[in-house]
Amino acid sequence: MVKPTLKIKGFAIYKGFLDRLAQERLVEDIRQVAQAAPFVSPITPSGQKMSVRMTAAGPYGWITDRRGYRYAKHHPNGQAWPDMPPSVIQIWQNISEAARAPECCLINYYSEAARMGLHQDKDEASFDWPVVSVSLGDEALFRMGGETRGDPTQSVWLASGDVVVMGGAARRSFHGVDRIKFGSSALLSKGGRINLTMRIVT
Ligand SMILES: O=C(O)CCC(=O)C(=O)O
Ligand SMILES: [Fe+2]
Repeated sequence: MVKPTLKIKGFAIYKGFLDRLAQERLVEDIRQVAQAAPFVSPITPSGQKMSVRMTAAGPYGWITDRRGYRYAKHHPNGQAWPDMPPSVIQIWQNISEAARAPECCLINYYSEAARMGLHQDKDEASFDWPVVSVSLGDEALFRMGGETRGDPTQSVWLASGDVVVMGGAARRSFHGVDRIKFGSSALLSKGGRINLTMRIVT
C-alpha cells in the first residue's frame, strides 16, 4: 500500500496521488454523472442554502433539506443516482484497505465563494470505514480538527490530484474548507473545485 505524504491530526494526506491524465479522466466521468444527476444547491435543516453544489453517484447519495441530513437512494428529482464510475472505485481500492466497496460518492462543487463549515461526517451507520476524499481543480484550504468542535485545528492547502483519507481516530474529526484559491488550476474550464468523497454508509 502507498504511504501518505504527510499525516496531520490523523488525516492521511497523499499529495499528487493522481496525475494529470487521471484527473482529466475523472473529471470527464464526473461530467457524465452530473449530466444524469444534476448538481443541486442543498438547503440545511435550518433553512440555509449551502454554498457548495452537490450531486452523487453509487447506491446512495447524501442529501439535506428541511427534513434533515441523510443518505438517500434517489436524487431530489426522484431518480436513482448514476453508477459510481470505475475510475472512482479504483481510487478507493488503491488507497483505502477497506474490505467493502464504497456505497456513495458525494460530489461537491465549489465556485469562487463557496466554503464548507467545520463538521463531522456522521450520517453513516458505522465509523469503522474510512472516508476517501479527492481534490480536483482549484486549491482549497482544508481545516482539520479533533473530535470536539473546540479542539485546535491545523490547515493544509489541497491541490488537484491530492487525496485525503479520514480513517481511524480522524474518522470522527471535525473538518471543513475555509476557502478556494479561484483560478489556481486549469483543470476545470470554468474554474472552481470538485471534491469527491467515497463512503460506506450502511
Ligand atoms: O471538500 C472537501 O475537501 C471536504 C468535503 C467534506 O468534508 C464533505 O463532503 O463532507
Ligand atoms: Fe466532511
